[in-house]
Amino acid sequence: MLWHHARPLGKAPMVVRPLVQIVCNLSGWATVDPEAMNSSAPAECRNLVGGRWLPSTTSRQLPDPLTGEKFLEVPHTQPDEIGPFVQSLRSVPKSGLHNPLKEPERYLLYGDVSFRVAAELRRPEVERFFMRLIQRVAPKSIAQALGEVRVTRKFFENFSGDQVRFLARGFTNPGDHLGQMSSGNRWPYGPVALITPFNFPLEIPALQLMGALYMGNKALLHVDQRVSVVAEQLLRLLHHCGAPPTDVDLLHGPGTTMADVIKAAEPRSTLFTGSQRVAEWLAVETHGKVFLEDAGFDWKILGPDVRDLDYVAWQCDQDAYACSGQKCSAQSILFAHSNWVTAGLLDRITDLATRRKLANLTVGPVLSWTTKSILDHTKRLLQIPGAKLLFGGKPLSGHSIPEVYGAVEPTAVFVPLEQALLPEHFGVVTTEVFGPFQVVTEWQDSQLPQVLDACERMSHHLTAAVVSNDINFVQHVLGNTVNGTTYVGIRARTTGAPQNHWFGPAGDPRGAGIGTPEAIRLVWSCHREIITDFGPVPPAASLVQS
Ligand SMILES: NC(=O)c1ccc[n+]([C@@H]2O[C@H](COP(=O)([O-])OP(=O)(O)OC[C@H]3O[C@@H](n4cnc5c(N)ncnc54)[C@H](O)[C@@H]3O)[C@@H](O)[C@H]2O)c1
Repeated sequence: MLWHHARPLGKAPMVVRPLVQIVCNLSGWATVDPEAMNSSAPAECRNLVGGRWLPSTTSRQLPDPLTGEKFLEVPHTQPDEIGPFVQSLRSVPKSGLHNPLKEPERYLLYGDVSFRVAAELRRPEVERFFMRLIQRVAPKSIAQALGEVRVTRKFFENFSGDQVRFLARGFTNPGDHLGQMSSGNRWPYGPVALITPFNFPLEIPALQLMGALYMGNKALLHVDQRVSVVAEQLLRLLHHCGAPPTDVDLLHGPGTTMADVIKAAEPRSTLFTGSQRVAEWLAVETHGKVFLEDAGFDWKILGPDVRDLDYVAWQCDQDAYACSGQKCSAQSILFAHSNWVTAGLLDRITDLATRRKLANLTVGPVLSWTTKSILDHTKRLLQIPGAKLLFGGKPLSGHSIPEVYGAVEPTAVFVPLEQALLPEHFGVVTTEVFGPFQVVTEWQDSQLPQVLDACERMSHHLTAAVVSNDINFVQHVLGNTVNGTTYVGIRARTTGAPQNHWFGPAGDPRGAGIGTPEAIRLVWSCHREIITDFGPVPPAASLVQS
């Protein structure tokens, strides 16, 4: 049993119930059982602040996205409880917890912690624990949930040993005279905030949080409360593997409470992953001290050279509908050259998409759009002249997904290119639907400028795919577009945010990245130039006043 004696500062004493640790095969760090969370034994969460796990005065019971049964009890932290979180962030100096000239041993510590976490995540029971926990709160197929755990594990493997210290690698330049030398250093921001959405409850918090810690920051983490139980279990695993408990605070609860902490604590930098609406609000509120990974309206262009039809159709289906389309990298619009349409690509995609089933979670609940809002959007698109429903457009049947969530069949609406480009339609055609939904259009050779015009006019530039092995075509499209993560070649996809390449938007100076050493250095550290000038000094007679 793990007992929580502490209570929030300045609050009346409260009865703190014990959390039962799941000791079985998880070395005693886990406090929830993904298989047993239900209305009679809901999983319970705790905030973490100043190294202590604490409840809040009120909590919220959240429904199982598949059954509607209350299965999770999460602190519903209120604005009058933020004091300890604000104090905790404010106590961190701008020079961070470590930097190249302060406690460099901590780079090594985090290399070691990463090694241990990776080793734990390699154990089948730990891998399954996180896979099932992800599935319970953000239902996705076994392959997708397992993929998330494995990407996370490989990320920890990548930053084991000396790799954390290498992240803080600098450079030197010879100076103008003896004793002078300039050096570029990666410096932390000190107190930072990290806000992540529901769709990748383990991978996004883990990869961004570790980047923050590696570079010497102290982070306040907030994850969408519907899935934040996963991040809490990750933190418990981190502590088990040697991470100092005071390096990260965790705030469960409404996003608005996190907003209050940010206003009061003024973190030196905030990384936000989520909707465009909140991203823009944070940018103003923090006076621009943000890195953003927000909306993804992601395009795929199929070039004129048709080949490997089955593979390309399979990848289109995966990109649009895996994880029920709830990846920021999901294929939002498909520009298919007419050669592909003639070859039967759309029929093959239809065949694949209609095979998706709730039973194996190849399609499932949509957490940020309701059924009605997706079907209304579909209807709105179908009013465009020449538009037609390719497949879907119906609610899922025979399920118990609660009404607060969406449940629709994988859906595709065809919109003629010339209509999509009209100003009165362009906005609705390029609205990101965070669910199993895509727009499909067709283009002829002479219409490539219009396809590129559409890409130019989109507001966000996250992922893109140019499906072609025609190097001249590929170069032309690449040379005239900007998306931050762009896949090219006959195997090009829009989804896939692994640990082995940069993932993030381009074309926006606030754009963040995730996963690689470059992403970590960009988001979680700033440049500090140190010019050493130790002498010897020149003779006094040679000094000229200017
Ligand atoms: N670009 C990327 O890498 C990426 C990755 C995943 C998701 N997304 C985007 O996320 C969106 C889906 O998520 P959503 O709609 O649930 O996002 P959301 O913006 O509603 O929520 C994201 C997070 O912000 C918090 N939040 C809400 N209001 C806040 C406020 N006022 N201040 C501070 N935090 C606040 C939420 O609690 C949650 O943790 C999609 O647009 C998707 O494209 C982007």
